[in-house]
Amino acid sequence: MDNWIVKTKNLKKYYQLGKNTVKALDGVDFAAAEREFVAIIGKSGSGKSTLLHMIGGLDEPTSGEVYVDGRRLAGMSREQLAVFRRRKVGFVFQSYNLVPDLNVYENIVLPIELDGRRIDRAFVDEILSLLALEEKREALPGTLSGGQQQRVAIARAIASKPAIILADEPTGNLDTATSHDVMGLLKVAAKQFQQTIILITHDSDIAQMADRIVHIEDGRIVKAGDTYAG
Ligand SMILES: Nc1ncnc2c1ncn2[C@@H]1O[C@H](COP(=O)(O)OP(=O)(O)OP(=O)(O)O)[C@@H](O)[C@H]1O
Repeated sequence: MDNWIVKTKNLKKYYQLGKNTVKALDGVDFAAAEREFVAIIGKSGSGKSTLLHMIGGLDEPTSGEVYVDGRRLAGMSREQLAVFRRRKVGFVFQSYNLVPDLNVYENIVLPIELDGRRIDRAFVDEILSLLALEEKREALPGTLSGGQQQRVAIARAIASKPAIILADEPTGNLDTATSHDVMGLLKVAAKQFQQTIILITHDSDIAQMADRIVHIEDGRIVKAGDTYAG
């Protein structure tokens, strides 16, 4: 794959628990192409979240390398890594992590404001409309349904124009129909704004929505799917 935006090389993460070594990741070579939507599927404890955390610079590997958008994460200082996370990565988690006292619009633009960047209002409006949130712009998160709150979390991730969106079980708290709607919107939005999505899921129906499915078992990739050509 030449047009990769994320790449890991022989990535390992070991945890020492007393005499036991837990090999959460045991030599992972993973890549995602620009604008690709990759689903990572695997059983509980297979290493999915660990891999996503390493790619997002939230945790350090025991050994191996992570490259994102041409940068080697291990070569960055703590501050550079914080800037990297703010500018290059959009995170979407199962729990929406919205600020309860801020309305939908304020939640969406908060990371951009914290980063001291100018808010591209036209772009935020476009995202609100794409995610069908225009009517909820002034609403507080507590008054929204789970699906609406997750759409706000997705809007927030997209609004800071990251290169990659890392989503960890984003539909874990949603019913099946809402999950499909939310995933469909995430997919359309990421394609429109040329973002790469790496999504973790237990749910094979949700995984089917991706361009490619990567299977992980016991900290190893057992099936990487067909290389994405698009
Ligand atoms: N901080 C930690 N200390 C010790 N072991 C850990 C730690 N974090 C993760 N592990 C272990 O690493 C392995 C992989 O965990 P990980 O959370 O990546 O799995 P997962 O596939 O995301 O699971 P789930 O689907 O349940 O979220 C598991 O055996 C887990 O117990």
